[in-house]
Amino acid sequence: MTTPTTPPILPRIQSPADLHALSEAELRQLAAEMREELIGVVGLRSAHFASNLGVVELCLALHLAFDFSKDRLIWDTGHQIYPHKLITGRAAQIGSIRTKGGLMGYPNPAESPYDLFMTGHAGAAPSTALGLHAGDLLMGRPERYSVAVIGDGAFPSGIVYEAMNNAAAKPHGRRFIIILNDNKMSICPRVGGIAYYLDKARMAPEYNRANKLVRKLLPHIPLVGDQADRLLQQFKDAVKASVHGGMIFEELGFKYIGPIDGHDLATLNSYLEKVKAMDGPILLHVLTDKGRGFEPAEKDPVSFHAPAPFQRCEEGIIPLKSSSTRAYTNAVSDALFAAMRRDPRVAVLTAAMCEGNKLQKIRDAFPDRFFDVGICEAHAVTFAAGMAKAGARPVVDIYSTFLQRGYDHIFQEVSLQDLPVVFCMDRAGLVGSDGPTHHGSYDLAYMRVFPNLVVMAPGDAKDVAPMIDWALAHDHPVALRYPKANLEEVQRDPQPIELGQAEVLEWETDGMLIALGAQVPDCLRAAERLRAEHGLRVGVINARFAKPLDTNTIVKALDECGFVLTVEEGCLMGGFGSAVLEAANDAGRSTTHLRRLGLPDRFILHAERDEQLAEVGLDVDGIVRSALELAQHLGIAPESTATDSSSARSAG
Ligand SMILES: Cc1ncc(C[n+]2csc(CCOP(=O)(O)OP(=O)(O)O)c2C)c(N)n1
Ligand SMILES: CC(=O)[C@@H](O)[C@H](O)COP(=O)(O)O
Ligand SMILES: [Mg+2]
Repeated sequence: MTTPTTPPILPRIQSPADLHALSEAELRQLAAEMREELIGVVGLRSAHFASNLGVVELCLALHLAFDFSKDRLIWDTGHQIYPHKLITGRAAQIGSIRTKGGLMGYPNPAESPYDLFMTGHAGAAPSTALGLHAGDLLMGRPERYSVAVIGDGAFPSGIVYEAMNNAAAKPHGRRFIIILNDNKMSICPRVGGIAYYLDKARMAPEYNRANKLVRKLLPHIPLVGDQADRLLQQFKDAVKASVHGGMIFEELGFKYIGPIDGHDLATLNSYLEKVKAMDGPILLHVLTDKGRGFEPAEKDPVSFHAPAPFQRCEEGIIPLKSSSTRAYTNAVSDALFAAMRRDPRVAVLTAAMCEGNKLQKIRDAFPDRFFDVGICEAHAVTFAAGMAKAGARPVVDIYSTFLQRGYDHIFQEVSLQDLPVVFCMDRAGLVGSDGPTHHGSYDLAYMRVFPNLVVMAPGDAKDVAPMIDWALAHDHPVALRYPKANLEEVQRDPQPIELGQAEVLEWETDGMLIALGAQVPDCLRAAERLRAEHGLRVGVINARFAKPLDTNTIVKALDECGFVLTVEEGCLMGGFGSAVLEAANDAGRSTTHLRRLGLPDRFILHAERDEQLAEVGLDVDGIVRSALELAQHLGIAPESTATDSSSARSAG
């Protein structure tokens, strides 16, 4: 990477309009400065990195060719939005990205009119951009272009083809442009038939060159044996590739252009100008390098997708933070690995999140039973249903937020057929700096409505493997949720997992905390504080199941305890606490002494996970506060102790 020697340009770029005054050399300098800023960000904290390095030139070229104060630009997923933020008036704040109160790591319309949608899920950009164009036509703004930039990893998502199908029905596809940013990578190397096809299209220019050469040379070379076979095969491949390049897209009604070099500003500019003059829909295939301009990231784009913070040094990088703690994700992966060794029917599916779900060991040890289906969550669920019907034991290992993409298939192909598919719903609850697009807030509410489906959550480390084993032995669908958090262990001899059975950890009668999932250890700490600081004897139940509920234990708590507080890291509406309320109502019990603690009916912005938990009252302080307020309200604790709690604030 070159270090600029002339006065910096980036601070002068207050809006994309300022780019037009720059010479080609100045634009190149700006690109280098932008990359320096990106490196600065990962020196501070974990952030999306390699994808951002890869789109610097593309971002500049797009803002030069279009006027996105009027035209429309949607970056698919949005994790590669940093260069766009840098040139749309937010360069000075880039150091705050992904922190509480700072810039969001994804597009955010609250930050800038250049960010049209808040996004973080992959694949939706073409549909959104097409909708914008249709809306603009309807509202009398036919001159506006609509541009979707989508990566090759996201490109196989089914919704992309739904958009393309619709775009071919003109006129709303007329000024609609899809830029396919092909860097040969998803988070890990992209997989599947579309990847093969893009590889072929990628090769077309080279084959074209080879084709020409072969045509020129053939008549002059006396060829025999292997040599002749090889050259003839090359010739055939050349013809095939030159015909194939982008043909699928043409057949779908798109004008396919490319592939072109996505790091050459002049090439990008000239193609974008051409594309603007054409009648769409258009697919411009752009080749970029993930990690471009920073050698370690170019060499290892997987590790540099969203690396832990690091600083540069002569040898490459120095990691600034090493994490040695084990997370729920690791424990689940280990338990799955053990189950796969025992049972040849067990298969593990991921929708392009092998690294995030820590499945590398499984991928390498069991290549025949590991399926990366790409960013195609709906397919993953349905494919798992097919496998289960055939007798296998598929596990869909998936982030809670991304499983939302497969919702209808959970209903129709899994629950309705009562098939033994196991859903490992990772990142359930608050995820920290990714923010509202990635929180796993809704799975309890959206999963517990389905007949046949069991919904459970480990209360600590000791619950994880037994729950996985139990789920795999159960002949019906099971969903298991766990957060993006380090494991904790409650010192006890855990009771075995039994369908719909909670585990009573401490039975006390002033109050009862019924926790579902990883808040169990915090509830024990809160109970301890309530006793030590406020003289309240409060018990704790590890609920384990959101469905079926342990109704007997819940009703007993309602009957015997002064108050009952449910605790869950999921949306309050329709979640575990709601299920407890329903159970109480069904059992004819009063619920005046029952309260629910969970995620409120609003989006929780990006921040550290601990900050988010504190914000919604799901940390120890918050649990103590909620329990105390309830106890005081019911006259179980004297009012005067209300202010004793150092943290007394109103609970989420
Ligand atoms: C629906 C959905 N599934 C999974 C993800 C996780 N994810 C984020 S970026 C990414 C890779 C995207 O690859 P690509 O679109 O090619 O972008 P690149 O990072 O290569 O620029 C994945 C799998 C997501 N954001 N949304
Ligand atoms: C952009 C995207 O969706 C992923 O890169 C996501 O940020 C990964 O989150 P984790 O860091 O929790 O794996
Ligand atoms: Mg990619």
